[in-house]
Amino acid sequence: MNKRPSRQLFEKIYTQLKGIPDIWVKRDSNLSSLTTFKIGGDARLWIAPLSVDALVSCLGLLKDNEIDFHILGGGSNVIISDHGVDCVLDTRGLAWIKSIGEGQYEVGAGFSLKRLVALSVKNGLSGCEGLAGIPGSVGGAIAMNAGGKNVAIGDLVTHLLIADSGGTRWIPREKVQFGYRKCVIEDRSFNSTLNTQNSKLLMERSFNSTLNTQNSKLIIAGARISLQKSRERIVRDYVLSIMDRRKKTQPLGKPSAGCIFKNPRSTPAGKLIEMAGLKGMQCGGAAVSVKHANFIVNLDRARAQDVVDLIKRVREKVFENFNVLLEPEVKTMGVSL
Ligand SMILES: NC(=O)C1=CN([C@@H]2O[C@H](COP(=O)(O)OP(=O)(O)OC[C@H]3O[C@@H](n4cnc5c(N)ncnc54)[C@H](OP(=O)(O)O)[C@@H]3O)[C@@H](O)[C@H]2O)C=CC1
Ligand SMILES: C=C(O[C@H]1[C@H](O)[C@@H](CO)O[C@H](OP(=O)(O)OP(=O)(O)OC[C@H]2O[C@@H](n3ccc(=O)[nH]c3=O)[C@H](O)[C@@H]2O)[C@@H]1NC(C)=O)C(=O)O
Repeated sequence: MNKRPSRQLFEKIYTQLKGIPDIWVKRDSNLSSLTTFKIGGDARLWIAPLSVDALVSCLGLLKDNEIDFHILGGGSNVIISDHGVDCVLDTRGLAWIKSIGEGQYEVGAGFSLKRLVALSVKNGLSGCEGLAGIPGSVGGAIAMNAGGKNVAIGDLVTHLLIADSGGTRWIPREKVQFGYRKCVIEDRSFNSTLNTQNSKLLMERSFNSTLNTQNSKLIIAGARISLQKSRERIVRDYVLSIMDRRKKTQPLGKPSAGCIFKNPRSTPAGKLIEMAGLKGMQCGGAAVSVKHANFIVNLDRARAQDVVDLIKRVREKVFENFNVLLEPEVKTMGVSL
């Protein structure tokens, strides 16, 4: 465990960051409103680069000063500690999109999935309808290959724009393996101290997987995606049907982080949790949704600790009942599950 950086060091970095063009930076900035759970304490340093150049400069500065940080996208899949965290790099300023051919777009990590789906409807482009209603950013979605029943965002990606303190580079799709809630990037140019083979960087969004640690943090800065020409009405109808199903089956009106657990191969997590009789179970202000058991909702000013306690209890109960250990899909900052 690293020593917490001193306030003086943070002041120094804050001043230096202020000197980099196209960066927003704040001290002691509350994070709860940046998450769909509406939970979380302050970031001692909140940094939002507005361009890829600014992102790289910022990563260099953080690396030189050995400051560890968390990456925040749309905040839709994260539990942030009630006590806050040291440093958050918010990617939502990287929200550009540009057309690079018919149905082909270059899109920044911070661009929201909602806007991507809206743009595909407007232009009669098919491919991302299944992402309708999924919150979060393109970068966050790619990092965990988010998706629904028939599509995951990895299916649309042709290239990834990767950034670290050394710069950026485009990685072709062939060098990226997407799986269920998983994105594995093969990047020979990245000088990872964590990887013994030095040829493969794992960005598996899996429980306990923290290969993205200090000084070797790899960030998805953007992507090129490919959609197919269709007709506006057809794309719109498909999007509406997906949204409709989501509204019927998911507690969208309440703050949450979507599904808490990945689906085990055997049986969907929601079904297991319901069969264990856990719908409605509460810890403090957090509750297992009665509408969809794989959602935990912030019922009444829940704290991160309430959610963590509830996750632990649900895992224990499901294990006791079915001998299945549920694996969290949700990510954490400053707390452990
Ligand atoms: N199917 C559904 O209905 C739902 C799906 N989700 C999916 O979860 C995804 C989470 O996205 P979002 O809200 O933007 O992410 P978050 O802000 O919730 O970040 C979650 C984690 O994703 C990683 N991450 C985010 N952005 C990047 C990036 N640019 N590069 C590398 N890693 C990144 C970080 O992991 P680390 O700390 O390990 O680096 C971070 O802790 C959403 O896009 C959404 O699709 C969420 C809710 C519901
Ligand atoms: C919400 C998320 O993604 C969702 C995504 O929105 C939907 C729709 O495509 O499909 C997945 O949910 P899911 O597997 O729970 O899908 P659902 O169709 O709602 O449920 C699967 C099965 O479980 C049953 N089910 C679900 C919830 C419940 O309380 N009880 C129950 O019995 C349903 O009846 C169904 O037979 C993704 N979840 C995971 C962990 O893969 C997320 O990642 O955060």
